[in-house]
Amino acid sequence: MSAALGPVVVTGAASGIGAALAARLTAAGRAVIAVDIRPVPERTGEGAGVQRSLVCDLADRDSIDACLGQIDAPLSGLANVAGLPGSHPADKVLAVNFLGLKHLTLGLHDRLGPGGSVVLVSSIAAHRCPWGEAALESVVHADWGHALTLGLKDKPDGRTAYELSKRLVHHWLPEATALFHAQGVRVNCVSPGPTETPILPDFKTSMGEDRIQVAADTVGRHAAPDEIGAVIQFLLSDQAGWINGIDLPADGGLHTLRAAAVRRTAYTAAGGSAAVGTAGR
Ligand SMILES: NC(=O)c1ccc[n+]([C@@H]2O[C@H](COP(=O)([O-])OP(=O)(O)OC[C@H]3O[C@@H](n4cnc5c(N)ncnc54)[C@H](O)[C@@H]3O)[C@@H](O)[C@H]2O)c1
Repeated sequence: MSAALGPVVVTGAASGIGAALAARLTAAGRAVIAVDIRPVPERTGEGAGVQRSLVCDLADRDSIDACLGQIDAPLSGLANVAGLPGSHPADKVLAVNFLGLKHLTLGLHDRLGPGGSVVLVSSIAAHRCPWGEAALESVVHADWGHALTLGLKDKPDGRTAYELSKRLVHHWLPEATALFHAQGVRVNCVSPGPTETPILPDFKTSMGEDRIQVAADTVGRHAAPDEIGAVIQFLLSDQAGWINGIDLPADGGLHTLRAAAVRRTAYTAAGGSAAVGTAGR
């Protein structure tokens, strides 16, 4: 990749998935610019740490603009990992998880060149958002202030705002892909299922302990942050050079396993055998 010499911007690098990703990238010899509301240890000498830590509030346009002023071209990648759970106020959740992500990504558009890669982090929770295409479209195309007004018009609680914010990331993906495609940069999305990070207790509060437990019961456990970091690292790499414009659910098979269970239950209720793997033999 021609942009390979440039650093990768990683938002949310102070904790959880973003920290795991930053550690992976630096271990692989790639320079990382951390963007987070909290400072991230910078590398000194041969030690661990990111090349540069920029403290930025992704809920605040001015803070993002000030941060953009400190990032030089060329970059080889951008991973938008930072996020707030639904235990926070709805306006902050919408701002950090979608508006700030979009503003930063568009602001770095001209600093990524051919061979570059952008990853947006959403969530499997996006699919619980009931908003229709037209309503999503109106928010995605609005400026920051208007988008916030539209997103808050039904007075969503934090959880509803979280699901909407993540759905908006999915909805924006095609437009972002087309925009960056023109300059040879790929854009993909990663949607994690429950992952063992400091955010998980907040999810248990805002989404319900039962829902999170069902996920662990179905799959066997929650993801480790490094497992999600590995997926993002792959999408940032040349190995993923022909993958563009997709949402990759990283849920350990949760969605498919639950669908299989529902299908099996329906088959049994209809008088079929409950045995797995015997159909058609
Ligand atoms: N952990 C999960 O179960 C899970 C599941 C699905 C999706 N996700 C998504 O993965 C991403 C990473 O989450 P995580 O689990 O690593 O959580 P985390 O809390 O460990 O990390 C989130 C990071 O975002 C940063 N951040 C929060 N508000 C910010 C702001 N205003 N400005 C700048 N940075 C800010 C935090 O400082 C932190 O470093 C989030 O987008 C989250 O929605 C997580």
